[in-house]
Amino acid sequence: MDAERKEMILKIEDISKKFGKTTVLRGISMEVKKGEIMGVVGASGCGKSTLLGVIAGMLAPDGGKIMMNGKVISEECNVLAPEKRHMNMVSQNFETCSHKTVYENIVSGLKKSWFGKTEDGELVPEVIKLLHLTGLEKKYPSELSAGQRQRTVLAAALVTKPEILLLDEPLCSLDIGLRVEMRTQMAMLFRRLGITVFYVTQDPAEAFFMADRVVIMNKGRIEQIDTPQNCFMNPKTEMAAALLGIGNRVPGYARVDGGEMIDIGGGVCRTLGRDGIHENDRVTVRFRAENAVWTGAVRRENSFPVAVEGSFFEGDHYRVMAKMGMGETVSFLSREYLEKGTEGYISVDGGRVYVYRARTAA
Ligand SMILES: Nc1ncnc2c1ncn2[C@@H]1O[C@H](COP(=O)(O)OP(=O)(O)OP(=O)(O)O)[C@@H](O)[C@H]1O
Repeated sequence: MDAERKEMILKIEDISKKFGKTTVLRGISMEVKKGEIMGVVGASGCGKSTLLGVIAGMLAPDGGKIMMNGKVISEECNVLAPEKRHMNMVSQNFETCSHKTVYENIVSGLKKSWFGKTEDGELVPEVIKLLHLTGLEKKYPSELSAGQRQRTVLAAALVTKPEILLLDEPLCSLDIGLRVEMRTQMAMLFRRLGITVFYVTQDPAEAFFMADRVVIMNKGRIEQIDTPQNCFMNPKTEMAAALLGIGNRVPGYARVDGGEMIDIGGGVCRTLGRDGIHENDRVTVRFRAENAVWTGAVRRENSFPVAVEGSFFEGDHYRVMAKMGMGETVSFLSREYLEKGTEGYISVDGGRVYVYRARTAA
């Protein structure tokens, strides 16, 4: 999207948050443009929900400042109440009103006025259809599945057309078919309405799909904030790579300055290289299973010997676990089932191998 030309809606400066003695958010800063969809990913407990709570005004930060449309909404004790923020949040512990029907739950937020304005509910029929709630309008929450209740809350948040919508794993209770369909529909709706969205998900693929930019969080900090394409092609830190699911991890030594050639067990691995890596540095290379192919007895470019430990059916292919030269377990995809103990080569796409300086000294 042409976010470059859009105006800024949110500016977050150096936000920190503690619960008791535990620091949960550290130095969080970012600027978000109107209509941007921000995907937030990170391991469980890294502070994603806390960040959303702070943005929504449900939690007061311990330090830092938040500005929305150029006005301070959070600074020290000066925290604007959630209902005055023109935001809506659907948290993981979402709640429906048990004595109201699905329809009544959905329209209940419309009477809330954002800065004196009452929403007219023009989106209600569309959102009911989009979230597959047609036919359930007269039911009460106790008659619904968890996924249907979650969609009711999501619908109630959407119909008010908030300026900023904060969604904490909004599709987690849905089956895979509905999940894929709904994320497509929602991504289109957000863009059509120009709503700015923070979308927390455990699934990097979902963040890539939905978002204009992805915020990769680790232990309360932002590890990387970038477009899905840049996050995918160049995770800036080894932790970002790990959080994006780039699971194969092999230690080695840089052969050259820049790290384009790495000695790993069984051969020399070509990589994308990285600034700041010097010859003989201890490094770690990471690559996706999808970027390594089984070549059997044939040794190709960027090939390494492996011994198969097990093959697991995944539909179109098998995911094979194998040991590399120095005993590291790696995984790759193979069209054929490979017996435990089979020896051969995998060839790794050097344009998809990421190298990082090792975190500790040798
Ligand atoms: N109200 C609270 N009181 C005390 N500690 C809390 C509170 N809320 C969250 N925490 C702690 O803060 C840390 C971050 O929690 P948070 O829910 O923000 O993580 P998360 O990244 O959203 O995790 P998940 O993906 O599992 O939902 C966790 O260690 C959690 O136990």
